[in-house]
Amino acid sequence: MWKSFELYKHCAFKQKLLAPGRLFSLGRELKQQAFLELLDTKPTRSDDDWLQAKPYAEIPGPGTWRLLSYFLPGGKLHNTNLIDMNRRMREWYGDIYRVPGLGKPDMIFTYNPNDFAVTYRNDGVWPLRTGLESFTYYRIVHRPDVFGGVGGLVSEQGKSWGDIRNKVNPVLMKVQNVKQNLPQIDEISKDFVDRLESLRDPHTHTIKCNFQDQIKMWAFESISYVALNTRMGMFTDHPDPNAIRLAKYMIDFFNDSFKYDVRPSIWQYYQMPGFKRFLQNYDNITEITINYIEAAMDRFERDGHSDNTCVLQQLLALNKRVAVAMAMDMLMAGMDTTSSALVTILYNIASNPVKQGQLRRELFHILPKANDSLTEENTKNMPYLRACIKEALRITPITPGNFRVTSKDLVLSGYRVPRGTGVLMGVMELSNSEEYFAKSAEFLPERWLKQDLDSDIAACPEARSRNPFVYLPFGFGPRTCIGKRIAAMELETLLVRLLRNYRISWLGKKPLQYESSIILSPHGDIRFKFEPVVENSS
Ligand code: HEM
Repeated sequence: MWKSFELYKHCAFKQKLLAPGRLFSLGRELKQQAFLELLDTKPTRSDDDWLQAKPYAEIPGPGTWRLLSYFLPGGKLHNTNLIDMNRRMREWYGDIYRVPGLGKPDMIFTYNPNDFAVTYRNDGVWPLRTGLESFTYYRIVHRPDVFGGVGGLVSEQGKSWGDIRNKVNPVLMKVQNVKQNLPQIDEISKDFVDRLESLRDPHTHTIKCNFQDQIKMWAFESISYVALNTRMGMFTDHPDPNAIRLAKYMIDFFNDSFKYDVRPSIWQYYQMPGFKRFLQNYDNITEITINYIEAAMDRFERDGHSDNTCVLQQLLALNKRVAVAMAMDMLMAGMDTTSSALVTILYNIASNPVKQGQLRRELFHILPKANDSLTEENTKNMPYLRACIKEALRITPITPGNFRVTSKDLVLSGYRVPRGTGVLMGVMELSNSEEYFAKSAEFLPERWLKQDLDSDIAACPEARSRNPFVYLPFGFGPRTCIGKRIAAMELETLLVRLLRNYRISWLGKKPLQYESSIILSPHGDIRFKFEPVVENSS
């Protein structure tokens, strides 16, 4: 018994909760059932599987000092990005390794799909995914006056997460509810294409500005429409100045969150000036979001009751505080993710002209005339486009690893892993491995097709893994991405418009490069060529 108790000393969760002098801990979350149970450090299992498993302490991995030495100047991992860091650690330690939490829960990195299955299947109804602690701190500790204890989906855990999620699931996940936004999302995509055309050099077919920045504005305009029922006018000559500020604050938020939530930081003990500026940035986002929501509420009241109530109206009907937190979550979680995905998908299609030609044939069926509108009806049947999206996100899932904190004692890869430990599931490594996807280096949308589409588009499902856990670009289970249907609609709409109008090729000197922060973001030399498509040709 004592021996097994020793194992639990490794549970950094407990250490964290007891750390002296910490300005903010998971104390609030302790009120929640799941975390209360985690504090009880006695093992809950005595079955054979558990008893025969190897002790937690035997999981390979660096100790605290060795880990720190890797990151110091001259260290083996100094200045490496997250992806390279994980790859090298996997080479050194194998398919499962343990990284000390340094004040956070220890983290297990696993590249074994059986571990993914065990982790997800033991998630329960309230899966734990901690991470953005600054988010929780801001809402719960710093601005209770605004949020009144509502942390929102990204930060809540346990029952309070479940209560919000149950309420907002029908609003954001129901297909019909999402699809009611299609006409406006299509308008936004048309405006984007008009904007692109105005920036396009008709001789070189290149655009005279940073494409990635433009795509971020498209993602911002689209998600703002869904979350705030407001057109920001980012592609007009005079966008709303508050919208420009909000978009900038969002970009800063993303960068700062990586600094304070992912990298080691001491803000929980001492708030340095940079962190105070980060809180100010949160305040700015909150203030502008609330102003937009209040303006929308006035509009709803003026315009009277409508049967087709929009997402924001439905969220407001639940509770104004939930609506504010959810709108902010949507803006924060739905801008960089969707824009990075769009560039990734476009890059893969642009680099594969034969597949692009096949795709365009499908798009000509959907939009015989370029200016036709996209409707629920004509977007129902786009199997090749959907396969291209899936395939690009297989090669580069925007979130290359999925994360959970275990709420039960688990056996992973033959080791005992106590509840309260972080588990990072390295899904991108598996979705790019020959073991699970034949010809894994190739862009092969056909692997996702259910049936042949044409004489020259043969379905190839045997090139796809039968294991559902090796391809999860939107996560899994009750805590899966709540915006996945919205993201899919936005991506499909703009891709139809772009590829229906232009033959697109990649001009970058190297393959598309990424920087890894909270997500993978394309960066560096991002240049495409946009040649207008001759009508009725592919
Ligand atoms: C291609 C674009 C996107 C990708 C690849 C993506 C991916 C993800 C992933 C992997 C998760 C974690 C799921 C899990 O732990 O099982 C997540 C969570 C989340 N996503 Fe997305 N996402 C995208 C777009 C969006 C959009 C447009 C929204 C806005 C509605 C959004 C809102 C959220 C929220 C609020 C969560 C937290 C859900 C919760 O904890 O209950 N995402 N996303």
